[in-house]
Amino acid sequence: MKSTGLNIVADENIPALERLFGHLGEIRKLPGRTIQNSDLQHADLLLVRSVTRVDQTLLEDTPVRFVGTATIGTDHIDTDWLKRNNIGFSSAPGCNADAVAEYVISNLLLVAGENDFRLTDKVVGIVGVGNVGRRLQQRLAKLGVKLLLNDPPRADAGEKGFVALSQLLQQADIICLHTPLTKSGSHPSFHLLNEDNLDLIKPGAILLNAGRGPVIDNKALLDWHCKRNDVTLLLDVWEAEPVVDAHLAQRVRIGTPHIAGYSLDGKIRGTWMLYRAFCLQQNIVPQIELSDCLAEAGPEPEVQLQGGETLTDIVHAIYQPEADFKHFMDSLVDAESQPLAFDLLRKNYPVRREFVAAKLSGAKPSAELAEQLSAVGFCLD
Ligand SMILES: NC(=O)c1ccc[n+]([C@@H]2O[C@H](COP(=O)([O-])OP(=O)(O)OC[C@H]3O[C@@H](n4cnc5c(N)ncnc54)[C@H](O)[C@@H]3O)[C@@H](O)[C@H]2O)c1
Ligand SMILES: O=C(O)[C@H](O)[C@H](O)COP(=O)(O)O
Repeated sequence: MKSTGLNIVADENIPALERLFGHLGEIRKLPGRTIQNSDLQHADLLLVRSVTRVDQTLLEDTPVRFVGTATIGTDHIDTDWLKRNNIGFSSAPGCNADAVAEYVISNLLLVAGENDFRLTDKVVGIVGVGNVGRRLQQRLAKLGVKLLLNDPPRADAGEKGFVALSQLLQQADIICLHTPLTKSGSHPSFHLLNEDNLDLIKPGAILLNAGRGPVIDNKALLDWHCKRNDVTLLLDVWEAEPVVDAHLAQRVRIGTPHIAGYSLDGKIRGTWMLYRAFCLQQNIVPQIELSDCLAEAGPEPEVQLQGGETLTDIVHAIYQPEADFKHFMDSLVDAESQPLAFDLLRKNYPVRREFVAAKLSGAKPSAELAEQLSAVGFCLD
């Protein structure tokens, strides 16, 4: 493959494309859901997000030699086929893990405030303790929250400290799902929560899914929740995206259109990881640093402390899920346009920065608050 003058086809929703790939060739941007084989007849390089199914049908008889997905998840990619056909591949592991952890913390603080409990009085169960789950684990542990962890692949590898899913479902007050979507292997996650085990969940628990929609059998969840509305549902992902089951959506406390990982920092990091992987594969010296791209991402959010703020106030000054929830619920009103509206909410998602980018000024936080802020990822100088 040539090192310059490449033909690049890319999902139009990948940020910093020109900045990172512009010097390597010509970029043709297309809506991710419609990229098809005929679009790739002259493409050397294909850059996608999670909505493009990358398989034999898409790539056969095209000159594509490298595929990058600017996402953590890879369930939309037939990686075996790519390997068999000697096509280079990179995903962006961990790119938006901080964003998801922050989404979760923000949601949990919202529900805690509404129901007058402290996270430190609850047991949080994390299912899938990889890049996302680990960051959540670290932040919650630093806050002093008790944790239960479930990750059979890591347990199989001899790591300690995990419990069975059934134990976690029975004992956790808050359950957070962060597994990849898999349908084969030793521990498939498809319909991991289903009609056989949903009832193990404690009365009054909170169930959050920011992994992939089909990890919960959504039909079973809807039926079960009609009898168990004591459980608070927080759903960022849906089984048949972009189609959302409106009946299920009506039952959630917070529902969002698969944006848990949508910090600008996380998205740009994803593009940059592909750039770096591609350069490495092609023996090209990368010319652009992640920090260059982030510096151009726009102003860092400022939070002027007056004194007396709580952790929740400051977290919600950076990310409050309520606005996303409102737009999401509005998008359900017309069933016919709902799938398109789901995609548009994602395409036009407002700039959201990670906690680490926030500039805190004004009144000095108490030592206790400073510790909590630093635990969840704020940078205090
Ligand atoms: N909602 C969003 O915006 C968003 C953003 C980022 C990632 N995701 C999803 O979250 C998933 C997890 O991301 P990650 O970066 O932590 O991935 P990762 O690969 O780093 O970690 C996944 C962890 O899940 C574990 N796991 C696999 N199968 C399991 C099972 N059946 N039960 C319990 N644990 C299991 C793995 O051993 C691993 O430790 C991604 O694959 C992606 O689908 C969603
Ligand atoms: O897998 C991921 O990284 C996330 O689910 C990511 O937020 C997906 O975003 P999309 O590619 O659908 O824009």
